[in-house]
Amino acid sequence: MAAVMRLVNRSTLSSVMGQHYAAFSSSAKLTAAGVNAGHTLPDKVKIVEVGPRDGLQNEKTIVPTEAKINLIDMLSESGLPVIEATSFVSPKWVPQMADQVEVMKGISRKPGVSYPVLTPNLKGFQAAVKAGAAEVAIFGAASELFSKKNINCSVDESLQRFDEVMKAAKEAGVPVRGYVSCVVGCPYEGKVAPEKVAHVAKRLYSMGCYEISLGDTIGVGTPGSITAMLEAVSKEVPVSALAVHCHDTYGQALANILVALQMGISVIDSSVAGLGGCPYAQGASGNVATEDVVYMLHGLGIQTGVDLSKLMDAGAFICRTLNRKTSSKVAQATCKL
Ligand SMILES: CC(C)(COP(=O)([O-])OP(=O)([O-])OC[C@H]1O[C@@H](n2cnc3c(N)ncnc32)[C@H](O)[C@@H]1OP(=O)([O-])[O-])[C@@H](O)C(=O)NCCC(=O)NCCSC(=O)C[C@@](C)(O)CC(=O)[O-]
Repeated sequence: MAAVMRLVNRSTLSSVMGQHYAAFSSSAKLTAAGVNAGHTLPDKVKIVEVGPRDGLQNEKTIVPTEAKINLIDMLSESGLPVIEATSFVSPKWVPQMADQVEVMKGISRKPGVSYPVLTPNLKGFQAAVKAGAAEVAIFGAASELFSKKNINCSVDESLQRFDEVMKAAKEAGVPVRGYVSCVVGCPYEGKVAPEKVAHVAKRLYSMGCYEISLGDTIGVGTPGSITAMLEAVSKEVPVSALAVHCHDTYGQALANILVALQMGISVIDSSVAGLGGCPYAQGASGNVATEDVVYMLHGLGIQTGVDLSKLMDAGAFICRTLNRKTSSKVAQATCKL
């Protein structure tokens, strides 16, 4: 497996990322239908904070468990309604998440806050429930090669595995969120057709996922390509059950989120301090920073329930721990570093 992962070396990756620039900057123009989709902006948005999981999973140096717990507790205090805490994946694949049980046991769960975890298969689901997870997420992809590199199976095989997880989750009364990765582009296959995304999203929704998070894993989307993708997906899954998960590699994330809001989506994934990246999508930068999303939403008069100052304290804490500058423009501007 390590050999498969090594297939895409650094130089290939940088050339692939270069091609993305050419391929994706010329994507479809924003259509009038997309901008004026007949929706007004939502009054309220649910932010799904993915920093402790998506943000940290790619860190090379193992982050102390105590720091992860402290980060999650600080995020809970900021008023975020959902904090993705960790993942129950193989420690051989993602060593940074190997302390998932300790993290789940160590956090102070705030009433009203949900702490979902990633579960790629039944083994992960069972371990998650044993560790006290009350909500899980399954994660598929719209691209065959990404699926293979990320979870070592084809898209169809992954859906079979997820079916098993869904059955067990239904029996246990555990709600399941579904992710679709590479909704615009794939680091190995290039552009991804909106219809492929719609197909996987529909399958996850039909299985019983209560929400489908659409991941621009390598952050190549623009308002044009995101609109085209959302138009296709929303024919198969109600907009009220959709979320967007935008990485900010090309600096398009906030614009893409705005387009999603205009199309009626009111669930946004983001990562404190803009941490993150997928270990199987190297070269891609972190998620859009939660601080920047909150700032934009509040500026639009949209409620989030998040205290921006407390959120920035959490961002400053994790940046100090990682000895890293924040990627949040808002934190940089307000010197909460
Ligand atoms: C899915 C597997 C496990 C398949 O990995 P595999 O090697 O095909 O699994 P297997 O069933 O053949 O088992 C091999 C070994 O893994 C163990 N194993 C099997 N399952 C588990 C489990 N759940 N937890 C712990 N251990 C597990 C199993 O017990 C066995 O152990 P061994 O006998 O060798 O000691 C592997 O590929 C994996 O862990 N992948 C990690 C994927 C990952 O975490 N990627 C990052 C998250 S996705 C993402 O970031 C994108 C997202 C969601 O943010 C959205 C976006 O931005 O697009």
